[in-house]
Amino acid sequence: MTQTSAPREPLLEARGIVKTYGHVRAVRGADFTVYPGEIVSLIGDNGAGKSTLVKMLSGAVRPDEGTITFDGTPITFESPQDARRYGIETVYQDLALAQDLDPAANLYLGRELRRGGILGALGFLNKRAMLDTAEREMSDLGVKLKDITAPVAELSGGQKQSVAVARAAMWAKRIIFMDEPTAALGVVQTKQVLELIKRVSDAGIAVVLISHNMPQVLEVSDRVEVLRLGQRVATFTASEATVEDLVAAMTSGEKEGK
Ligand SMILES: Nc1ncnc2c1ncn2[C@@H]1O[C@H](COP(=O)(O)OP(=O)(O)OP(=O)(O)O)[C@@H](O)[C@H]1O
Repeated sequence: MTQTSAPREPLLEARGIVKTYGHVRAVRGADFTVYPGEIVSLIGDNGAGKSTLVKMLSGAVRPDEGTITFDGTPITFESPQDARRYGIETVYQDLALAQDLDPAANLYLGRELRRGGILGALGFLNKRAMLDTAEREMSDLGVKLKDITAPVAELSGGQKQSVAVARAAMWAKRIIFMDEPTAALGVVQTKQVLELIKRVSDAGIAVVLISHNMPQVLEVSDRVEVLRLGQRVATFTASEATVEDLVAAMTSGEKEGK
């Protein structure tokens, strides 16, 4: 495989990952590499195994075979919560937002701040502190919402996506995985979410994107990794690749990147 990156140590490295569902070989010995702070896109045709691979790298699914190293140490993620302890967050396609709750409550979903003292013991939530931090977090990321206290159900698709990304950014220390973050969005909303992703990366957090939008992949990524039939078949430095290069690797399974 062609060398596409400076000689730095990977943050996360997967080798020979296998996942079989019954007779379906979803992932067949895939490799994958993430370097610190980079934006890397994972591309491949429908059914290439992208979502399954990301689920294994973020703790949602256990691989049948293969090794994952994080900061050079072999690890096994037992669950998404386990991966979170390593600073890894995931934005799934369904976003996993609580529609009845406002953005601040969603940012803290499952990790609510409770008041100290007797009120804390009684389980009262510290709503003021959550709202303040959520507002600061979203403003740092450039997420603009007219009413931060309105239920998420009332937001547009792009705003919902931004809340889901902001939540991941608030908790992620090292990597955010995003499964098709702009698939359902219009042009303006897509631009906003891509800007948000760049800000997250500027803050030193690596971002892994699954995307089918090749021009977008080249625009936003530092590197691109190509999966075909459950295996990595190429890697590219985004600034040196064309849409044609990516499509050729996805469809012909050429072993070499550019
Ligand atoms: N839970 C499951 N049970 C059975 N088969 C599965 C399961 N998850 C994935 N698969 C199969 O594994 C293969 C890879 O699926 P996966 O969703 O990882 O591909 P993908 O590259 O993300 O595809 P797409 O671009 O269409 O989302 C497919 O054949 C899919 O049907």
